[in-house]
Amino acid sequence: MFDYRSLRVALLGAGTVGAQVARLLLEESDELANRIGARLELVGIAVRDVDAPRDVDLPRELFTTDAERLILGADIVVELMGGLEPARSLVLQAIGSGADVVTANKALLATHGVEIFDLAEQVGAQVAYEAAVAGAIPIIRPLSESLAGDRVERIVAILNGTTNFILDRMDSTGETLEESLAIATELGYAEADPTADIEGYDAAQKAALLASLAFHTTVPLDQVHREGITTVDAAQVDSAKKQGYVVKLVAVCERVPGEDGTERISVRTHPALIDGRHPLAAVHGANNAVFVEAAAAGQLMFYGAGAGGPQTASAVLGDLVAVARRHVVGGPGLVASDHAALPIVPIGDICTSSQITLEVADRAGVLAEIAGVFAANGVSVARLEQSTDPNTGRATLVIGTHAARERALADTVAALSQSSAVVAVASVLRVEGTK
Ligand SMILES: NC(=O)C1=CN([C@@H]2O[C@H](COP(=O)(O)OP(=O)(O)OC[C@H]3O[C@@H](n4cnc5c(N)ncnc54)[C@H](O)[C@@H]3O)[C@@H](O)[C@H]2O)C=CC1
Ligand SMILES: N[C@@H](CC=O)C(=O)O
Ligand code: NA
Repeated sequence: MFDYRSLRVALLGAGTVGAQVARLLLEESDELANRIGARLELVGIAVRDVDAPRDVDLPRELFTTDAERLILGADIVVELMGGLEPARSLVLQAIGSGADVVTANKALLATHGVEIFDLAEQVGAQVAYEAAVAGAIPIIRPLSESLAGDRVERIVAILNGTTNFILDRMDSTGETLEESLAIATELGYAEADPTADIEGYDAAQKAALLASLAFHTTVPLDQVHREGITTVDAAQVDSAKKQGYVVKLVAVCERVPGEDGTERISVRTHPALIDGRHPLAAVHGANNAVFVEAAAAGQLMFYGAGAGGPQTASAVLGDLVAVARRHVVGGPGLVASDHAALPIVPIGDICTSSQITLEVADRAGVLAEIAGVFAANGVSVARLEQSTDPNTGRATLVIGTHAARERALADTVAALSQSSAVVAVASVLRVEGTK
């Protein structure tokens, strides 16, 4: 074996992902050294509890609870603790002391990315985060390097494995959200606080990171419109299926030119109906997919495991090898490209198509009343289907709209819920992926 120089790697966290990264670093040590031209020496692993049970058998002497001390003298710090603090302070400390950083922490980067990337640029350090978006799927590097010469128009993506797993199981097994979330947590897909998954925070953080890269614009997290899946119930999933749709939690990042032609973008995450024939409809379990439309490249789809320990560790190792190679061959790291600084359009101002399901009274004049509400708000109806339950006599109307401004749609739904013709607004879901 060639006598390579060593690069000191400090690992912060040995949970679902960290333990797999440690395992691969130890098991693949020789092969990685050959690929890099330097040996990655795992100098320690910071954890909360040194004696906590772990899925992977790792040498006990590597563990410490003193993360700050572990970082001192490291060439590369791999942050897999999650959360904002102490992750932020430790990452800043690592960069400040001359180390490069690899992280899977989208919450950290979407919240404190500007501070972290600015410091890295000042000191010439690298921050790599392929694992932070869509787990094992290569998407950060494709957007920042492979598509750097193209113009990304739109991204529609499934970015959260846990919610995709849950919606899929609600569809295929009829399980409740709570039942399938418990399984996703057991399998290591969910965040430490799964509210981040089911309320859409995790997908919103990832959408902010993708949109920043795609549109060369810093996207603050508080400007990403976010809705989770807690409002989605089995009836909606079932009814979507009958109409040839699937319900998915999607992230949409798109250019929405202003009326005067100004460049603007929209970044949002919410449940949506996806046409059963769209490639995103076939994304099952904890898989993710990123559907990119670029001016020259056309349509591209990146697909694979969006969560899971070994899968996410693959992306972390890829970053580690890339970062370590620069120690060997030199050269600058990637610099954030945010020169476009495009304005982000508030959700009320964008146009979307929706499907509205209403429980209505089965009497004369109902259709006219409902059509009147749509017309009064300037929302154009594209499709309307009525069915009547012979047992209850209650009629259901499923109304598909043409693209309409979100604000007008919200006013329409509010007026419908006040209308005497409407017994209940059963569901309002945007239709995405069809443009
Ligand atoms: N689990 C997954 O499938 C994926 C996770 N990620 C991200 O990877 C990161 C790690 O996720 P998991 O491995 O699932 O988390 P986890 O909760 O399983 O593991 C966290 C580890 O960090 C340690 N830790 C946490 N806070 C600490 C502190 N204050 N001091 C010392 N040690 C501390 C814990 O002891 C544990 O070893 C997160 O940022 C997560 O969002 C990204 C993609 C997929
Ligand atoms: N909790 C996340 C893990 C990966 O980022 C998910 O479910 O996608
Ligand atoms: Na990725």
